[in-house]
Amino acid sequence: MATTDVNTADTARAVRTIDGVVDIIASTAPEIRTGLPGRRVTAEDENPSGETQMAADVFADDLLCERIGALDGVGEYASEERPESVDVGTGRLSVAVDPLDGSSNLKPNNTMGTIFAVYDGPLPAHGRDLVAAGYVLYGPVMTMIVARNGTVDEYVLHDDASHELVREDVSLPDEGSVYGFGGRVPDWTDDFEAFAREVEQDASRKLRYGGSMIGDVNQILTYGGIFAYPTLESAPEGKLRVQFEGYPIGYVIETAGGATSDGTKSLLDVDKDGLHARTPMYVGNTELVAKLEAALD
Ligand SMILES: O=P(O)(O)OC[C@H]1O[C@](O)(COP(=O)(O)O)[C@@H](O)[C@@H]1O
Ligand SMILES: [Mg+2]
Ligand SMILES: [Mg+2]
Repeated sequence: MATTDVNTADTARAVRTIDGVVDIIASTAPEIRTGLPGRRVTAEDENPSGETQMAADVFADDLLCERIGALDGVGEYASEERPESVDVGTGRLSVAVDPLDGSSNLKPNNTMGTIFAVYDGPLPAHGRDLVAAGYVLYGPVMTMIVARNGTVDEYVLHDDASHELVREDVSLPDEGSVYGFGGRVPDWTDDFEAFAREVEQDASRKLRYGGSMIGDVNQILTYGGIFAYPTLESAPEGKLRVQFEGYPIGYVIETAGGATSDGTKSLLDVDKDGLHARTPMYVGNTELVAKLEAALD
């Protein structure tokens, strides 16, 4: 279980700020989506991870920085798209955002998301400092998952910027039926490949992989199973980033009763080695993540 929740964030101001962040994410998502059609092109710069930015990444980041930065109670804002965090106020909470997760899916018009993490403390923060986290999924329907106060809720987002609670206390189904593993197969380690082959052999499971972590993780939250973006031979830390992807998804999945790992321990216990540090990610049903850890041991 994630150990920190709003009850330990200790002030009414913090609770209001967390609610404010959730409201901003919900009300900005329709605008981000509306702004996508003209922004399926690359921007001029690379992001701090050395990846080509899409115009949409920059657009979504600017909108979120301006709005979240104006919220009372937020001290720092950071995103995957800017090298340093920005001091935006005097509050003790920090907000870290992956403005568009899976933006390489823009060209083929596949699914994408927006991830947010609210930490009680300065950035880079630790996974155990999280007080809320969640994501928007831009699918056929816009949905938002929010983990706070020890529970996970699902909302449908409407174009008029309102949001509607559609599922309370979301938890991973016991019998996981899907799996999705990222990275090039020849770049997987032998131990991970052996684990993947074992998962594939189970007739009750099928492959679901779209290449956007949020889309792939939301399938795990819906159907149960396991998602991995593993250690690669060419990249021992994998691809995904701790502050913007690993910690918040770890918080959501563990709050929903699942398990997460970097290969040896919970994603929430990974060291916070710099703002843009990466981590291998394995998330899903407890039994499958335990098998994975045993396989990599
Ligand atoms: O196609 P690749 O290079 O394996 O990467 C896929 C992974 O990269 C990501 O797109 C990285 O996130 P960003 O799009 O936010 O950079 C994940 O959503 C996805 O799991
Ligand atoms: Mg991402
Ligand atoms: Mg991104």
